[in-house]
This record gives sequence, structure tokens and C-alpha cells, in this order.
Amino acid sequence: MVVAIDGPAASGKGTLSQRIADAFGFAHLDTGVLYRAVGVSVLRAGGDPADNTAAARAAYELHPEHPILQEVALRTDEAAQAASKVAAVPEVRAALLDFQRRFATHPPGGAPGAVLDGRDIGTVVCPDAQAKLFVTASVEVRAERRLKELQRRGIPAISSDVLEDMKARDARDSQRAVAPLRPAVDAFVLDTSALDADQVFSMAVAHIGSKTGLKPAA
Ligand SMILES: Nc1ncnc2c1ncn2[C@@H]1O[C@H](COP(=O)(O)OP(=O)(O)OP(=O)(O)O)[C@@H](O)[C@H]1O
Ligand SMILES: Nc1ccn([C@@H]2O[C@H](COP(=O)(O)O)[C@@H](O)[C@H]2O)c(=O)n1
Repeated sequence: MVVAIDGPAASGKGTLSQRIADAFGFAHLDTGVLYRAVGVSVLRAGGDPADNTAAARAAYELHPEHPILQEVALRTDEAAQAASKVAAVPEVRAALLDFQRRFATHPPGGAPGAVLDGRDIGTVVCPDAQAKLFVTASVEVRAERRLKELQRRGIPAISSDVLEDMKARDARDSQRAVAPLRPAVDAFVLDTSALDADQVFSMAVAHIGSKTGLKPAA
């Protein structure tokens, strides 16, 4: 059983995916972490994330037990911007495909299903997923959510910079030639601009139930 959850930055797809995974006893893979790890690896090697050769090399070196995948450094805006540059390189996407598909078909810990969140899960990575959601919100709402998150974590940030960075990342992610950010034709599009996380969770559970017949445990 695979649940695919896609959407732009700070739309709430990671929060939703973890809750869905917990509720159904599924394993969760935040695929953005893989692209962030590749971007950070390139930066650390002194390279340019937009350089195809450097990005592809870093992607082929990544494996599920690589320690970089656990680093908090992946959560920075610098890592996010580098991720969206390496993500436009076709060889990088190809190198990360097996990793993601293997997680979907063989969820760790013998879990009965997997939730993958990203940009192209429903369109490219798992086109046969039993349930697909595309979680979105206006760019202003998403920037506000990210700003509050940064403030909560004690990271100084300027509202206008967060908004501009998000617009730049949205543009790169949706305009790239390979696997651009867009809803799968059979995805349930959930605009969360005016919904809190509990409302989003309830709507997602109802959609997954309608597609699979599954109900969350307890
Ligand atoms: N429905 C919601 N209403 C308000 N805030 C939300 C909602 N969903 C998530 N959030 C908050 O918004 C922020 C971004 O959420 P989250 O990290 O889940 O987004 P994301 O789409 O996974 O982002 P990214 O792609 O950058 O990893 C978090 O601080 C989260 O707590
Ligand atoms: N399936 C995916 C997942 C992510 N990306 C790229 O990585 C960047 C960071 O992702 P977050 O989910 O952690 O924000 C994102 O901006 C994309 O460029 C991707 O291409 N495909």
C-alpha cells in the first residue's frame, strides 16, 4: 500500500505525511531529505549544485545508511535552495529513483505500507500509488508558516526574504524539464490555506479511506 503526497514547500505535506504514517502504521519517507543531502554534499565539496557532474556524483554516492541523512544541517534554507538546484539535474533524479521505489515496495520494519512525500511521487516515483494527495496553499500562507517555524526554532529570518526564497524555489521546482512539481491527474488536491493541520488530516484520512477502504487504527 503506497500513499503519495506531493506539494510545494511549506504546504504542510511533511506534517500530514508523518501523521498519516503514524495513524495507519506505515513507514514514512520525506524524499526532500534526499535532494537536500545531495545539495549539501555538493556544497561541502566546494562545488556548484547546478553543475550536472558534481550533482550526479553526489547522488550516486548517497545510500540509505549515509549519516548525512540524519543531519540537522539539511533543514536550513541554504540546503533547500541547493536541493532545488540539484533536483533539476536528470541524472540526480534517476539516481534517487531506486532508493525511493525500494522504500515504497519494501517499507522498513515490515510496515504494511509506505507514505512518501515530495514533488513527483504521484507522477513519477509511484504512479500506481493507491492514494495520491497534492497538498498546497498560497505562497503567502506558506511563507508565513515557514517564518513562524524558523522563529520557533530560534533562527533569525526576514519575512520578505522567506517569501522571495519560496517564490524562487516554487519557480525552479515547477518549471524544470524533468519531473516538475504538479498534481498527478488522479490526485486529490487539498488547498490548506484556510485549514489547520487537524482539518487537513481529517480530509486526507477520508480520501485515503475512499480509495483503499482503510481506516486509521484507534
Ligand atoms: N494546515 C496547517 N496550518 C498551519 N500550519 C501548518 C499546517 N500544516 C503544517 N503547518 C506548519 O507549517 C510548517 C511547514 O510544514 P511542513 O514542514 O509539514 O511542510 P512541507 O510541505 O513538508 O515543507 P518542506 O517541503 O519545506 O519540507 C510547519 O511549521 C508546520 O508545523
Ligand atoms: N520528490 C522530490 C522532493 C524534493 N525535491 C526537491 O528538493 C527540494 C527540497 O525539498 P523539501 O520537500 O525538503 O522542501 C525541493 O524544493 C525540490 O526541488 C524534488 O525535486 N522532488
